[in-house]
Amino acid sequence: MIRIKICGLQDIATALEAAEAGADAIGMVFAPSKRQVQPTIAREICQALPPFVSKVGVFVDAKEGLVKEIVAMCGLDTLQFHGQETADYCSQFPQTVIKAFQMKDQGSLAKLSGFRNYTLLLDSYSAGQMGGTGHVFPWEIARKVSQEYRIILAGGLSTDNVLAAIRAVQPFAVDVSSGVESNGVKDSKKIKEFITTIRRWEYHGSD
Ligand SMILES: O=C(O)c1ccccc1NCC(=O)[C@H](O)[C@H](O)COP(=O)(O)O
Repeated sequence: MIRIKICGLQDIATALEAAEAGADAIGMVFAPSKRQVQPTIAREICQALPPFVSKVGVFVDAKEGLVKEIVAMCGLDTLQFHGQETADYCSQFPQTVIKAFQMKDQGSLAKLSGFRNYTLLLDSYSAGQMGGTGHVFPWEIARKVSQEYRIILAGGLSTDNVLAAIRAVQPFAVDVSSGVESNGVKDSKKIKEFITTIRRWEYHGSD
């Protein structure tokens, strides 16, 4: 079963709707972004979520003390690092770690080898943007490594292309942000459609 992460949640109601629709993980962005959430709000989201839904904090080159403070405050169980964080940096946290990499071309794969023990999120490269770009990258790059690493496929996914992406890459999980938004705001209907499309295909084998 493909795990599904919905990223960039900023309010309790939409996070609960995503969980109710069957999301396995909810991402909250603590880095500078139009989706950045204040830790006080993230804490309320985490407290409201039902059990067995992962609470993922997204960071970009944050000071370790700040990450630990936010983890303690919100009760995050998973950390997603989107910057130049090293394997040593990642290994100091007892939480589950996802290391994100931006895929520009085949050369981007060279950076992965130091992170064999981690789940890797493969995202699109876009100059000056660390995530949430809404752009797709060439999936054949991800396919090359999805047998060797536990891969979360991200970057420009939506209801329209997610099944093709899953067939092409065979990832452990998929991650979506822009593709379930309307006018830059998370859209519960789109979130539900995204999740239902994947589950229907898994259970009935139809698009
Ligand atoms: O979403 C952001 O604004 C963001 C900003 C800085 C670092 C990471 C960010 N998002 C991380 C995610 O996991 C996104 O879901 C992922 O990049 C895919 O986004 P999209 O292409 O919009 O589906």
